[in-house]
Amino acid sequence: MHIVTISEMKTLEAQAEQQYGLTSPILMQNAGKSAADLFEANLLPTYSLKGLKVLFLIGPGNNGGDGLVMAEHLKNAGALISLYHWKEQKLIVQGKHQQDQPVHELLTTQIKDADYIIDALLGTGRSRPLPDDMRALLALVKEERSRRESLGLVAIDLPTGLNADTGEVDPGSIAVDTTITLAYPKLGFFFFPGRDYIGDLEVGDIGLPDALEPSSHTEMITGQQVHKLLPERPLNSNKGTFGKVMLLCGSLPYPGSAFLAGNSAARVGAGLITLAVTEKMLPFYASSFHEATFAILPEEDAESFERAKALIEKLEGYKALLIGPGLGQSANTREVILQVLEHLRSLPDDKRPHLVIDADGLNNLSALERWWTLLPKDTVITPHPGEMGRLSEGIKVSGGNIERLELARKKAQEWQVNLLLKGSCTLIANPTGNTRINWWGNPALATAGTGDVLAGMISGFLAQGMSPFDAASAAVYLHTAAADLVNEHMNIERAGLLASDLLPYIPMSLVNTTYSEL
Ligand SMILES: NC(=O)C1=CN([C@@H]2O[C@H](COP(=O)(O)OP(=O)(O)OC[C@H]3O[C@@H](n4cnc5c(N)ncnc54)[C@H](OP(=O)(O)O)[C@@H]3O)[C@@H](O)[C@H]2O)[C@@H](O)CC1
Ligand SMILES: Nc1ncnc2c1ncn2[C@@H]1O[C@H](COP(=O)(O)OP(=O)(O)O)[C@@H](O)[C@H]1O
Ligand SMILES: [K+]
Repeated sequence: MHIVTISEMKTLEAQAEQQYGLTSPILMQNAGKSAADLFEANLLPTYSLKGLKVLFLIGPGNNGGDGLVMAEHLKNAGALISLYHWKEQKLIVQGKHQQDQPVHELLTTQIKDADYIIDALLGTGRSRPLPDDMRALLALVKEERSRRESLGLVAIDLPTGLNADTGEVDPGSIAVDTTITLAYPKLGFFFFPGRDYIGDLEVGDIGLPDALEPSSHTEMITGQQVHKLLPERPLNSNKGTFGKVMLLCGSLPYPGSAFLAGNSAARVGAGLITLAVTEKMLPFYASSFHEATFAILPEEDAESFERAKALIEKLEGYKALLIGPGLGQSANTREVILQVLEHLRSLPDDKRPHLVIDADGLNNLSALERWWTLLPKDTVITPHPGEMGRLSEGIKVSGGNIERLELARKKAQEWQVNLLLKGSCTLIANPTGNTRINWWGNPALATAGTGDVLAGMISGFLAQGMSPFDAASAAVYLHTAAADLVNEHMNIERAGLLASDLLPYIPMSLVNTTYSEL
């Protein structure tokens, strides 16, 4: 699904009017109806609209207009509607204009009485900091919510005061439970602090014709998209059908990495996993990962030439090669990587395994000038912000703010790689400038080893013939889906997940179509 900026959204709206006669009032009718439908769908089956007290905060522009249309639909379905027109300071309760008492007292009563408050104050047209009286109004709502958790908060298009392009927020903005955004998610939703204000994201249909495509090169990864990308599993298949993955991962201080990554590659369906390990390490892996096969390498103090040669000799027939998780850093290991890269570059496209470089693979490379010129075509690299900083001449890389987007786009083109920049909303940029962002965050994933799982999943998808950009996108989405499944099945929330807990839930994430509508 496209992600749009404010100006891309405005262009679409202008095109809708010019080319299809879809004027702003028509789109607004569609927007309000769609928001009402989504709101009702979310209530069911626990609550119904009959008798539900809903207070709308109405702003002076089209966002307020959307709110009025939505309110009318909810009223017709039996909800008890109050409208507060912020600019006019006018309160209407169930159709009656309230004039007997000072409006602020009446409004406070309405806020205390509401089951839901709908923020239809400002949307994409916010052009300056929020005025004091609007901040004060939102503060009242926030205060009530902190007193009464059952009060539901819903924003139309976006929470008021959030910058839809950058994710910056006004000090008066309040976090909502659900944002019903219109037509497409806005770029600022995917970056902090804005991300924390959105709550559950719903996308309303405003009736734009399918032929009107946004010019945006940024997409939100959706479940529907991922499930279409997943490799087919024909009945007439064998392990050779689903590709072999070789892993150059793990070392004495970090043995678990190769296990986690290799296991994850198998869990997304790759046909055969081979760990390239030294004899010293073999007993550990052989006893913990029964399904793996092994390429035995000389010990780490052997000549780099010998180590690289042993791996290269075994590589024929492999569809994917993962280098890096837990590998350790040393001049010798760097030399091994360089020789393997040289070999890969010398192979024709159809004979070359797809390459993923993660963690210490990247750390070893970042010590070299113009390291990216050493990579074979179509490489996937998967840095976290710290590794990204090391790869980019030591600059500080944000874990979640908007600057990471431009950086990732620029570097994917400059380095000609598929660049997966980790974070809560992980993003993937390809060499042609297309970007995909994962909406789903799960702080339970913030624990050692989960990155190894992700790298393994990407490699497993590559072995099955997915393109690098698709393999990375699918893996990122399913990685968070698997984490959510762990939370659900282990009855945990935001902490306590072990990276190895993800492993049995990866196959479940592949079939779980109910994970999300989006
Ligand atoms: N157009 C379409 O086809 C569709 C649009 N859609 C909907 O429209 C929304 C965008 O509508 P919009 O452009 O009217 O902007 P909106 O966010 O309502 O605010 C503008 C108003 O607020 C005012 N204002 C600005 N900043 C302010 C501030 N800090 N503090 C106080 N006031 C401020 C500004 O007045 P000003 O004082 O600047 O003259 C103006 O009156 C979009 O988010 C979506 O919900 C959907 O219906 C789908 C079709
Ligand atoms: N709050 C979060 N929400 C979603 N994903 C997260 C969050 N924190 C961490 N992750 C994910 O967990 C993984 C951690 O990877 P990484 O930092 O490389 O760890 P390690 O190298 O220890 O495996 C990344 O895929 C990252 O996107
Ligand atoms: K709003």
